Amino acid sequence: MQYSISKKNNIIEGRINLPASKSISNRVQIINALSYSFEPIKNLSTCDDSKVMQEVLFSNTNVFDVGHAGTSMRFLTAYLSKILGEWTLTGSDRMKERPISVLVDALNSLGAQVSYLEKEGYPPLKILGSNLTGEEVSLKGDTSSQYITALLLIAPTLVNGLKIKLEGKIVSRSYIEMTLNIMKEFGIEYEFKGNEIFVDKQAYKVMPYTVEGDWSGASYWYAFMALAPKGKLFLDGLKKNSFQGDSGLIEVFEKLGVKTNFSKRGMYIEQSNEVCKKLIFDFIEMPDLAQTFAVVSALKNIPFHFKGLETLKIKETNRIAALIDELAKLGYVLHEPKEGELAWDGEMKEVTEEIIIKTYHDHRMAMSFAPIAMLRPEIKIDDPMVVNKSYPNFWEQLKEVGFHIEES
Ligand SMILES: O=C(O)C1=C[C@@H](OP(=O)(O)O)[C@@H](O)[C@H](O)C1
Ligand SMILES: C=C(OP(=O)(O)O)C(=O)O
Repeated sequence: MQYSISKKNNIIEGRINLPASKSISNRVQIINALSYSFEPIKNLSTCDDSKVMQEVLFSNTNVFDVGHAGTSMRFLTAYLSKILGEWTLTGSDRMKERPISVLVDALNSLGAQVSYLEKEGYPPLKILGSNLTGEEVSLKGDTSSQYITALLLIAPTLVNGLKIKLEGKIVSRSYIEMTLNIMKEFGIEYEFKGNEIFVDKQAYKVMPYTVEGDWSGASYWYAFMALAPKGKLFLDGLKKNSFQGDSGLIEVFEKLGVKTNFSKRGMYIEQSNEVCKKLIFDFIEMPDLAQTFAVVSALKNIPFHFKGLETLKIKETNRIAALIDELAKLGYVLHEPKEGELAWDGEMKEVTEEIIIKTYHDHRMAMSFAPIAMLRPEIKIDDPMVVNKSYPNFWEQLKEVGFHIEES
């Protein structure tokens, strides 16, 4: 299935209620499971990645398939390794290409029994849940912060607590801070000094929790606004002082002509006249936004040089390759100046064929390319339902603010 998206007057106006953050939803679900809490999680995300977490945690079987959900795979590996039983944890074909050895090695060094069922270093995993007695672990921080979050979440429940030593460069650090902030809300004390995190054995507070709206999902509405001739859009559900590193998009979108306002009636975005000549930015703290900014910058004819993209090749798809290939279909010639970088210097090539954007089972490919409808409504987006991974009602909300979606 493919979607063509268009809007008669191209003016973006209305109110959007952002979905709940899947990152927060999945952390809180693990915390509740670790503390045997049945207190409600209000505004829990209904996306695939959060639903699959819920299914595993409330399942009667011992074989679990988490599909494309990276956080579920990583957080559950740590969780299940301390729950007595024999577990099999698998995922989609792509999940079997996403590395997990840094986490598995760390857990095994603490006394866990996690082994590989197919390729060494990758899911599927066999996990023999046991009592983890180790109290100190060292791991590399340069591949995925999700391994560190997975260890942090179980840390207060281990017999001796846990000291985590991070080696080398730390990627996606904002997500480690999100984890620690949420743990703090649940009453956990910790110390993060230099490259070491100390968590003593403690009990999570049993309490109801409300999940905040998703800043990563908000980025697509900012993108529509950046490409629209005129508009004013209220965004509901987002917190100004959020734990989500992606809330940093406010400053970056200011460089692309979108202003954020916090008023009594809520938060809203609108155009400003200030647009930078070239966007140079390091995405190491906000990896999920690289696609949004690449598409918007290119379509606004703003050359860019992005850094800090080292983790993009092991996400839902190789996002560097996907951006180069799909923006090439629109004529933009992107290049990789170095590993972990992506740039567009303004070079264009001629394009004649009909344009169908491939999404590679990656929700963010579909959502980051959707705003091109403001300028190129003839372009089609393939396999649009991939958005369910994090933002199930994305297309419905587009319709609510006046977009027409044609299916083919
Ligand atoms: O902890 C989290 O919730 C996430 C961490 C990031 O992954 P990496 O740490 O692998 O970069 C991010 O890309 C992902 O969407 C969600
Ligand atoms: C990378 C992502 O998700 P995950 O790693 O949790 O699959 C994402 O949502 O962009």
